[in-house]
Amino acid sequence: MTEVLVSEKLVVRVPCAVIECEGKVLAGQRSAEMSFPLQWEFPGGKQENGETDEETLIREIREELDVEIEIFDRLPVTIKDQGWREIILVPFICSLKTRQIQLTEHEQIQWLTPEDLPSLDWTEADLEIIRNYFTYLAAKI
Ligand SMILES: Nc1nc2c([nH]c(=O)n2[C@H]2C[C@H](O)[C@@H](COP(=O)(O)OP(=O)(O)OP(=O)(O)O)O2)c(=O)[nH]1
Repeated sequence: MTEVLVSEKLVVRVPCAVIECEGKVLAGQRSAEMSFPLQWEFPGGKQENGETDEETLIREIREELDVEIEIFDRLPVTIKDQGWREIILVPFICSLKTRQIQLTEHEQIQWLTPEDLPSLDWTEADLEIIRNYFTYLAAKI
């Protein structure tokens, strides 16, 4: 795990996936036992030593959803300052290379149209990711 102490603060890098499929986007609900319990997130996880962002994401998505993804774009980095720790979220736009999702960590997943994304209770940092995703979609039109 790449955790660096900067001025007494832990910095954690977390690549995460905005997975698109047939006009919808995958949202994952964190389990009740995790930090940010039952809040919604883009699947992903903490980077390990020596990994690129992309390698982390592909590994985490295999571990959490048991599927293969293709990464084709990225969104701006979003920083969540928790006081004692800084989480650097690195969001990528992805598609699915395999379809059979099997959950190993999340409570549940939902496929939502982009306009329905804000209806869920996202972690705070993810609200910024969603805003940046809307900007990304608007630029594509
Ligand atoms: N994967 C992912 N993590 C997110 C998002 N938004 C957000 O605040 N996080 C936070 C939750 C976790 O604290 C951290 C990701 O670490 P993780 O996926 O290994 O989760 P964890 O429960 O094991 O981590 P921890 O908080 O217990 O240290 O980033 C998101 O959209 N995706």
